Amino acid sequence: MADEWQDPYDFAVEVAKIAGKIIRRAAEEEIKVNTKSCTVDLVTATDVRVEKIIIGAIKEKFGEDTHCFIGEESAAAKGPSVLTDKPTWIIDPVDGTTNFVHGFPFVAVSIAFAVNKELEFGVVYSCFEDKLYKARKGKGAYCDDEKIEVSDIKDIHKSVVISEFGTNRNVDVVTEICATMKRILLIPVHGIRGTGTAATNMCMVACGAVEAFFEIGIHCWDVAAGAVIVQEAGGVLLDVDGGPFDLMSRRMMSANNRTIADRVIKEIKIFPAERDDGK
Ligand SMILES: O=P(O)(O)O[C@H]1[C@H](O)[C@@H](O)[C@H](O)[C@@H](O)[C@@H]1O
Ligand SMILES: [Mg+2]
Repeated sequence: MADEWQDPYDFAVEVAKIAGKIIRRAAEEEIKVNTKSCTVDLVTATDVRVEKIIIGAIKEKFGEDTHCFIGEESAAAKGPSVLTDKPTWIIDPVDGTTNFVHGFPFVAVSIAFAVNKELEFGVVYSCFEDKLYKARKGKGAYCDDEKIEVSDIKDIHKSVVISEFGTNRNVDVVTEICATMKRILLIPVHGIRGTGTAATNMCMVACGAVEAFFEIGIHCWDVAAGAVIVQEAGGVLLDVDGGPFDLMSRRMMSANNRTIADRVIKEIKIFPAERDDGK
């Protein structure tokens, strides 16, 4: 049987690189910043423009009506992001918008593709580093065409863990996040890091630079592409309570193996986050 999704996969790689080039160029010009859910949840004209370009290119290539889209910048206008069985592109045009605004050089284009509610592939282009991460279900994960694998560390004391503070400034939430970070530091782990983009953080797990990355409050477009990349690199993808990963839950734990994941999970205090699909 012909490989039905190879063409969309190749196209996603092509489009992510084009989008990254546009982002790099936009970073040299004046950046127009707006806010979304709160004063620290930033969006720029580039986020909106790049999403339109990506979706426009996919529609032109594959037809207007055959594919569905969940895109960060068009999501609010559409209401809850419901994943159906139809081929669906899940897009974060600029993951790491705060980084982009401040010139902190970790910004990624994240493009994932799901069919029958299952992720088929993910592409993450870290555009200032010029590194392209990609994975197709069952076919391994790659960075710039080189196969990548998670680290084989099982001893938590020899691990590096990534987490992020996110954009929620509710005092109780911030207190819980800080307390969780403190508990993880005191395990002790070698260190806690964060690139400011969930997509890139997941690629750091996938290529063995860190052992785990977890976050509560991320959205499906932040982690959909990274989810395929981590799993295809041999890692595990879970809910922050250790249960099965749910793309719409806004909770995600990715790790090199179950031992590391379970140890980090022990220290996570979970706080509520409204689901992406409104359920
Ligand atoms: O830059 P974004 O596309 O908005 O995604 C960010 C998110 O805003 C921030 O809250 C998270 O901590 C990051 O991990 C996301 O990638
Ligand atoms: Mg994002």
